Amino acid sequence: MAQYTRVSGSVGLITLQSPRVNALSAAVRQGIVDMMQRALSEPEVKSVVICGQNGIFCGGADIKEFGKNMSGPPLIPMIHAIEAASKPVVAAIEGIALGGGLELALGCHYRIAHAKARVGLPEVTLGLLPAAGGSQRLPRLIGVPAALDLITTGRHVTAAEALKLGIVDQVTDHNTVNVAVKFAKRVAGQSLDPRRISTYPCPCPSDADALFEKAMQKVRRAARGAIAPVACVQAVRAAATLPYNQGMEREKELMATLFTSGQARALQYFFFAQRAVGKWSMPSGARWETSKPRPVHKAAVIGLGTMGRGITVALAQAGLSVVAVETQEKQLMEAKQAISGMLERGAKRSGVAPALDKVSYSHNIQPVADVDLVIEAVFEDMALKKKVFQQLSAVCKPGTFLCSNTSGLDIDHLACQTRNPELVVGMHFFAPAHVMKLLEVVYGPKSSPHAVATAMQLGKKIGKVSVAVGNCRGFVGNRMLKPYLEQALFLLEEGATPEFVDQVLEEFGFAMGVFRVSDLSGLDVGWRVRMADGLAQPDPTTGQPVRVRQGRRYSPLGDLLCEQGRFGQKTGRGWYQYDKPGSQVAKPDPWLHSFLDEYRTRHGLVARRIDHQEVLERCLYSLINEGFRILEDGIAAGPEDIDVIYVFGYSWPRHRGGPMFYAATVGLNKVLERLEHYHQAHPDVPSLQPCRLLRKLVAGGSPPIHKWREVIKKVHSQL
Ligand SMILES: CC(C)(COP(=O)(O)OP(=O)(O)OC[C@H]1O[C@@H](n2cnc3c(N)ncnc32)[C@H](O)[C@@H]1OP(=O)(O)O)[C@@H](O)C(=O)NCCC(=O)NCCSC(=O)/C=C/CCCCCCCCCCCCC(=O)O
Repeated sequence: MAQYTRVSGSVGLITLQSPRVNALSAAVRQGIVDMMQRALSEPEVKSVVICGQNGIFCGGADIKEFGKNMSGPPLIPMIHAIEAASKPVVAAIEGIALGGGLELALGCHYRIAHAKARVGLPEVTLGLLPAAGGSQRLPRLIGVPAALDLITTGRHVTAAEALKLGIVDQVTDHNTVNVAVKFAKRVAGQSLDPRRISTYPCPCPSDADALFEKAMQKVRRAARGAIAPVACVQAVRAAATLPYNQGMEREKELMATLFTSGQARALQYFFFAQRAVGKWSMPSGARWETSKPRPVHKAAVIGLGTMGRGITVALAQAGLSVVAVETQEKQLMEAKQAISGMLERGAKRSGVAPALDKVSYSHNIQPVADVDLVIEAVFEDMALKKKVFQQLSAVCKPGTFLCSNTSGLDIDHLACQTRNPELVVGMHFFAPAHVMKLLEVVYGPKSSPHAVATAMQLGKKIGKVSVAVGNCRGFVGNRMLKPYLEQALFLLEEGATPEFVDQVLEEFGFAMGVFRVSDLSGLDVGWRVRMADGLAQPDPTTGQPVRVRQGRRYSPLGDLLCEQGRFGQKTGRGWYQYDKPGSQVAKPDPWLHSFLDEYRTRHGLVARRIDHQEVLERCLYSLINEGFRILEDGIAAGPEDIDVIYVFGYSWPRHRGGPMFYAATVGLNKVLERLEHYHQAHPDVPSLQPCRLLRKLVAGGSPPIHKWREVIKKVHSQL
């Protein structure tokens, strides 16, 4: 909807009204068309201001309408009509002008923004391009290099930057609508020809070919197979090389391909998935709307290894006071230096003062007595963590939330060490903790909704995408990773090389294949866990073969590498070789190839040719199958939680929507059929056995992903 009022005698004020972000739904577009006609037909009205209700100009096209039959007036002719209007039209931008919202503003003759407003063309993040003229008008207004940057990254810019770039004409600290109305009165009657951006020539640098070639190379490298950034470059190129009308034709053509693409569907699903995870629920019925977070002003971090340092930085940068505790004096001094360095570098990047004074350091636990929340980040050792939780419970003031950064240990065991187990939750950060967006908030059987709400709220405050998950070994992310890693090792045993497996996964869109990631994070990490679990060595008393543990197939390849001191990048050798310890350039290692040959011979394995399809299916479908088990077990509330965890924590390609969305696109019946096929070939690998929920979904006709929660509910009610 759009409301029309006459203000200040001669200004027609059109207010977009569509909660929450005034998206350009059919009703809003109709409203704009009708109200513009009214403003143009009233002789007393000399100029027009367009604004949005509730301090938000416009969040762009209504994403919910995409993929449905679109009704109502189309956006492009509506914007053209505004630009062609005989009376000046001023956009009063408060809050945001994004996507179609900015394109609407670019169709206006003037743009006035509030100092706190942000503008941008984020269509690329939804698998689209700014196809309401944005790809043609923006380069004409601000030049090709700046437009390429904004359109291919989708980044939002502040009002100050928008003014500098020439996107807006004026920035104000005052009431933007009032300022725009005054401005509109002043410019009434002035010639509008110089204000119609579509008539501008596109300022094109002399080396345009080289510029576009470079831009194309850059987006292809970063896109990992995403098609929208490439189309964005092509559209801007059209603006630079074609007359406006032909450029618009090209924009439409490129958009037609993107609009119906699987990638656009995946990215739009992911947009809503990110919002869905904030609306968390627990199996007890506790929910985000009814669980009040408690304020956290002062926090403590216990243990200042890599994770503890990153967490301290993330908290301090968000303005919290932090007590950073490390009992080893030498470690404490090193950590202090490292944390200060990270804070200084971060502050330099964002142009603010470093939050050094927010952090106080201690080598004992006493100063945490008055904090509101503690995050324990000591070594991944249950006995040690239990001791820390006992101490914290004795020292902290009543009501302090006690959180663990464990990546997979039982939260309930820790909660049991404390006087108030309801105040204990997991806060599983991902390395580097001040950079990575994901936070798994893990509730145990005793965690209170307030504790979950507080951890979720704190996650939001420090800029994380927080997902509430249940308590089980590895939680969601690491639990699903286990079968994926396991399949990768089995593929090596059967004849693949690390390079081939990684190549297939990287072509799929992962930033790094499984073996390159293992080398980066350190092979010894998993080795220690397997040793603690008694898996790294076969049990001599059972007489089981070396490649079997607890009755299941097991690959000791990772353990054998660790026994040789090959821990990955840090030792210069792992699944790959590196020029020197710490180097990041992975090279195939002839030693490893011979080692694999000898290993296969020793175990009577005959290497066979493994193709692309088998690598993808075995690695991904086993991971997806575990995802279905997690849903079945109620550890994640819905597929969106898993997808958000995988995109933000494990570099799953966003344009594929996440593993559960990917399964839906491939077709659940196909995933089931291939798992059955592989399980038949490998009956000693339980992770390939299709789980009950997957079978149930397929039996129910493979409902669309937004209907899975209903099926899951039914499965739970039958238990
Ligand atoms: C920054 C935000 C705007 C706000 O953030 P925040 O304050 O944190 O709030 P949120 O929780 O994110 O959002 C609040 C609620 O609002 C919902 N929301 C937000 N934006 C939209 C939107 N654009 N549409 C619908 N709903 C929206 C959100 O889901 C929340 O809902 P709820 O409370 O959870 O229920 C932030 O929200 C944000 O970043 N939003 C997205 C901004 C964006 O990306 N905008 C661009 C949209 S795409 C666009 O504008 C495209 C324009 C060009 C269209 C051209 C049309 C031509 C069609 C031609 C087709 C040719 C095809 C031919 C094919 C064929 O041949 O058939």
